[in-house]
Parts: sequence; structure tokens; C-alpha cells
Amino acid sequence: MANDEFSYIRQWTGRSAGQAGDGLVVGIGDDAAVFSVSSDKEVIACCDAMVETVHFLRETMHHTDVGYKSFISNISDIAAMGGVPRFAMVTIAKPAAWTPEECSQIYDGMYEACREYGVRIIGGDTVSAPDALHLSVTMLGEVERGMALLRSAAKPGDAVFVTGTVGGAAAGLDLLFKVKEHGTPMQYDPYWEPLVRLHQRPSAQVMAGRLLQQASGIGALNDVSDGLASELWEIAEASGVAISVERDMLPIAGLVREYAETVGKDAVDWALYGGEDYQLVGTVQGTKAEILAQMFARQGLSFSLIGKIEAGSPQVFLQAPDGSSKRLNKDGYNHFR
Ligand SMILES: Nc1ncnc2c1ncn2[C@@H]1O[C@H](COP(=O)(O)OP(=O)(O)O)[C@@H](O)[C@H]1O
Ligand SMILES: Cc1ncc(C[n+]2csc(CCOP(=O)(O)OP(=O)(O)O)c2C)c(N)n1
Ligand SMILES: [Mg+2]
Ligand SMILES: [Mg+2]
Ligand SMILES: [Mg+2]
Repeated sequence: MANDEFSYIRQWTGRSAGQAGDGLVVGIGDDAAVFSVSSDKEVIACCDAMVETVHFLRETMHHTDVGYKSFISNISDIAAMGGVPRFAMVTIAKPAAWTPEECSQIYDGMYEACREYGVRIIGGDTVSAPDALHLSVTMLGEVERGMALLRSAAKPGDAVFVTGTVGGAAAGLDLLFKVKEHGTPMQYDPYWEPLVRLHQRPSAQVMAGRLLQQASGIGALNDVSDGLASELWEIAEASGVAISVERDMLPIAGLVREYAETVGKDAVDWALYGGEDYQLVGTVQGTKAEILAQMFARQGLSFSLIGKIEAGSPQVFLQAPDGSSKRLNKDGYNHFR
């Protein structure tokens, strides 16, 4: 096969070609994709990139994981708006060090996410890169008109909740870095495998987002990409409120606490500042919080109430069981610090 971008596009995305339906009018193969949108819905658009050495190393992620996670981070942003993911566009910048076959494996991971979340790849761009591999994914989704869930809708009196558990992805990354330094990359005690999975194969909380979109009394919603502290700060700033969360209510998996103890690290730090958990954090009217918890339980979805919204200038506080309280900085993953 010829080594040009045209043959790469065919090789990597051939499985998307020729599909129609679902509102898709023109897919891969023309100057742009065309799709129709229904009049009772609005389009949600988001865009997240993954860059070799910043978001992954060859030693921390399989090629398929890179593709899969690039889709999860975007699907998670659609979920955080209460929407349903539909279409994706992918830009890949390939350096010489990555073979076309390796890039094809990245696409294997993307198509795996497509199957699981009902997404279709409808276009993108293929270019060369000088050194590191860059991926940029644009995700398009939909939500009922006027019903997207925003970061700016938290109100004093709301309870704060988070789905699933937090801190696990950072624990998995810590382990992967350790075995890279002191052993064979990706060869670790299988006991810790669930932590590595949380880092390499996170899930996006689309079901939870839809449940929240349809529930009553929901305030703000955000997803956890940079860490709980940073995401809570985003809600506090966008809504103009103060947030107080209880340290001992943070849902941290037992295995994460056990691993943190083993390596002398703080699991609460990973929950607050680690990131890449792709859970949803949001607020609900205090009087509706228990009903929401029961709705999640009935769907078999994990849900924790962790704090409350108060009137005041944007702040985030962490409450300890002894009643003491400390102000959290807007720390977490930051690309330029
Ligand atoms: N380079 C950019 N140009 C235009 N908009 C951007 C750019 N980078 C980020 N944004 C927008 O800024 C907002 C916050 O982005 P980001 O912090 O990456 O959110 P998230 O953590 O949910 O991915 C989003 O609305 C995003 O679309
Ligand atoms: C090799 C490596 N180093 C560090 C990290 C940790 N890390 C990289 S980006 C990131 C935050 C999420 O990525 P970002 O691009 O900020 O996504 P967004 O907030 O826009 O969704 C984290 C925790 C990693 N995954 N891999
Ligand atoms: Mg982003
Ligand atoms: Mg987000
Ligand atoms: Mg970020």
C-alpha cells in the first residue's frame, strides 16, 4: 500500500465508509461531512486532544488504549452536558516513529469506543508531525432543546454529588510510572490491574448524565478530567457560589487506598488533584438529593453525596471529620504550571 495520507485514511477509517442512516447524509470521503439535526434537539460540540509525552507514553498506554481514551475524554464532556454522543471527527498528526500499523491500532481503540457508546467517525484530518504523536478529537452530540446541564447552575442550598469513584486513574498512572522506572514497562503485579485499567480504559458516564438531564432539581454539572478540586472550582466560579465538601465522603476505592498506603502516597490527594477519572460532579437541590440517590441506586449506578453549596464568593473548602476546614486551591492537572 502507498505511503501517503490518502492510503492511510483508507487503511485507518475504511470501516466507517459507506455507512448511512442516523441522520448522516455524507460521511468520510468528501470535503466535509453532512448530517441532519432534529428540530427538538440542540447540537453539543467539544474537542479534546491527546499528545504523546503529555497524555501518554508508549510505556504507559497500549496503542488501542490511546485511541479509546481520546474518545472517552470527549464523550465524557458530552455526558457532562447531559447529552448523547453521536459523531466524531479525528485529527491525527503522525511522526515517523509511529508506523501506519501502530496508528491503525489507535483507530481500533477508537472504533471500540464507537461501538460501546454509539458514536460514528464522520471525518477528520491526517498530517505529519515532527516528533510526538498528536490526536485531536471533536465530538458532536445532542440534547433536548434548552436542556443542557451547565457549570453555572449551582445554587446555595444544593447538595454536591459525584458519580463512581475518584483517584483511581492517578493511582494507576503512579503504578505505571513506577514499573517504567524500576522494572519492565507495563509488567506489574496483577493484583493492581484494576488501577491500571482505570487509567488506560476509563468509562464515560453517559447513562448517569442522561439520568441527571431527566431528573428534577439538578443544578450544575461538570466532568472530572483535571481533578475534583479543579472541577469544583470551575462550578464555584461559573455559578458564583462557595462549595464545601467532606473529606471522608469522597468516594475512593478500597484498592486505591491500599495502593496509596503501600507506596506512601495520599489517596485523597489523588482524588482531589489527580484527574482523568471522567466521573461527573454536580449539584442537586438539597430536598431532592435523597430521591436522586435512590434513582441512581435503582439503575445500579454509583453515586455519592459529598458536600453542599453555600452563598459567598467562589471558594472550595474541604471539611475534616473533626470539624476543621481548609480552603482548597484550584490545583489539579494544569498544562502550563
Ligand atoms: N484553543 C481553544 N480555542 C477555543 N476554545 C477553547 C480552546 N481551548 C479550550 N476552549 C474552550 O474552553 C472551554 C474549557 O475547556 P477545557 O478546560 O479544556 O474544558 P474540559 O476540561 O471540559 O475539556 C471549553 O468551552 C472549550 O471548548
Ligand atoms: C505520561 C503522562 N503524564 C501525565 C499524565 C496525567 N495527565 C495528563 S493530561 C491530564 C488532565 C486531563 O487532560 P486535559 O488535556 O487537561 O483534558 P481536559 O481537561 O481538557 O478534558 C492528566 C491528569 C498522563 N496521563 N500521562
Ligand atoms: Mg478540554
Ligand atoms: Mg470537561
Ligand atoms: Mg484539563
